[in-house]
Amino acid sequence: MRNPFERMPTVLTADELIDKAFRRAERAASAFKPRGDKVKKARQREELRIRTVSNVVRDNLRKVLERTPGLSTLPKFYQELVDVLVDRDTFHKAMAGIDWAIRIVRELEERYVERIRYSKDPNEMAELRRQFYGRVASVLRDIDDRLRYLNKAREVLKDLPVVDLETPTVVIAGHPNVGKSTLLKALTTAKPEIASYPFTTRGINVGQFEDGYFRYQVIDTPGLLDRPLSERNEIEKQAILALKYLGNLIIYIFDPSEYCGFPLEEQIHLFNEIYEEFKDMPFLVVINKIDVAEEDKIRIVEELVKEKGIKFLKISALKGEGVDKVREEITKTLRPLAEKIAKEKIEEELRRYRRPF
Ligand SMILES: Nc1nc2c(ncn2[C@@H]2O[C@H](COP(=O)(O)OP(=O)(O)OP(=O)(O)O)[C@@H](O)[C@H]2O)c(=O)[nH]1
Repeated sequence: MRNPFERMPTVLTADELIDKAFRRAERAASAFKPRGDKVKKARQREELRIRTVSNVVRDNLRKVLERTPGLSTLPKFYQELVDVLVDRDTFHKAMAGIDWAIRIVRELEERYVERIRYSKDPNEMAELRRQFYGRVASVLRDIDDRLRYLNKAREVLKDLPVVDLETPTVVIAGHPNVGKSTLLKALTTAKPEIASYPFTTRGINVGQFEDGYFRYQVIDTPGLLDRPLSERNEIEKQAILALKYLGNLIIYIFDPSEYCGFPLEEQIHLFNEIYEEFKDMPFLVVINKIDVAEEDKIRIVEELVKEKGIKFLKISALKGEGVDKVREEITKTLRPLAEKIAKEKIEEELRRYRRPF
C-alpha cells in the first residue's frame, strides 16, 4: 500500500501557471515556421499561441484532478486522518473549481480560434489573442485561492503514513518505556520501518512477521497510545480513532517492574481507558519485564485482567521469554482474517481472468 496522495502533483498558483503557459506559447511561436502570406502566417502563429496556452493550462490542472484520489473512495483509516488535516468541503470545492476552469479554458480556446480564423487583419488577430490571454488569466485568478488550498493540503497529505491495509495488523499500546519497541523488534523479523504519522513527532514503527502462510503487521505508535486519552486534544483523539480502522488486535503492555517510571496505578488507569476505547476489538494484555518485576505486582495485573476476562501473557521481551507465545496468540487471533483477505484476493484475481469469450 502506498500513501494515496503520493502521486498528487505540486499545484501551481494562478500566476505560476499563467507564467508557465504564456512562456511556453512564446517559445512554440518563435520556433514555428508558418507558410503562406502574411495574413496566413499571423493566423497560424496566433492560433498556435492560443492552443499552447490552453493545452498547458488544462494538462496541468487535469493532472491535479487525475492524481488526487477522491476522499470518499479512500480506506476508512485514511479518511479519518484526512478529516483531521483538511476540510472535506473546501477540498471538494477546490477540485470542482479546477474542473470548472478546465472547461472554461477549453471553451475560450475554441471561441477565440474561431474568431481568429474569420479575421483577415493581423493586428486584430494579435488583439484577439491578447484578449484570450486576459480571459484565461482571469479564470485562473478566480480559482487561485483553491489552487493554493490544494497545494497546502498536498503538503500535509503526502506525509500520511504508509501502512499495509491488506495485512492483519496488531497495534501496540502502553506507557513509554514499558518495552513496546523491544517487543516489536522481538516479534518481527525485518528491521522495523519508521513511517511518518502526522500529529506525532516520532512517526510510527512498523514491523512484520510470517507464520509460514500469511503475513502479519505489528505497529507501535509512540506518542499516541501511551498517555491518558483525557489529556488529548481533538486532533490526537482523531488520530487515535483512525487506529481503530487500522488495527485488528490491540496488545496492551504492562510493566509491573515499574522501571518504566510509571506506577502500576497509572498504567492501570491508561489500560482502562484504552480498553474502553477499543473494546470492540480483540484485546491481548502482555505483562512484560517478568525477569525483574516483583511477584505481587505481577499478580495485581493478572487479577485485574482475569476479572475482565481478557487474555494475557507473561513475558520478558528483552530476554525473548514468552515472545513465541505472543506470536502464537497473534496468529491464532488474526489467521481467520488473513485467510479471508487471501480468499478475497484470489476471488478477485479469478474474476479478472474469467472473462467471457
Ligand atoms: N529487564 C527488562 N527490561 C526490558 C524488557 N523489555 C524492555 N526492557 C527495557 O525497557 C526499556 C524501554 O524499552 P522500549 O522497548 O524502548 O520501551 P517503549 O515502550 O518502546 O518506549 P517508547 O519508545 O518510549 O514508547 C529499555 O531499556 C529496554 O531494554 C524486559 O522484558 N525486561
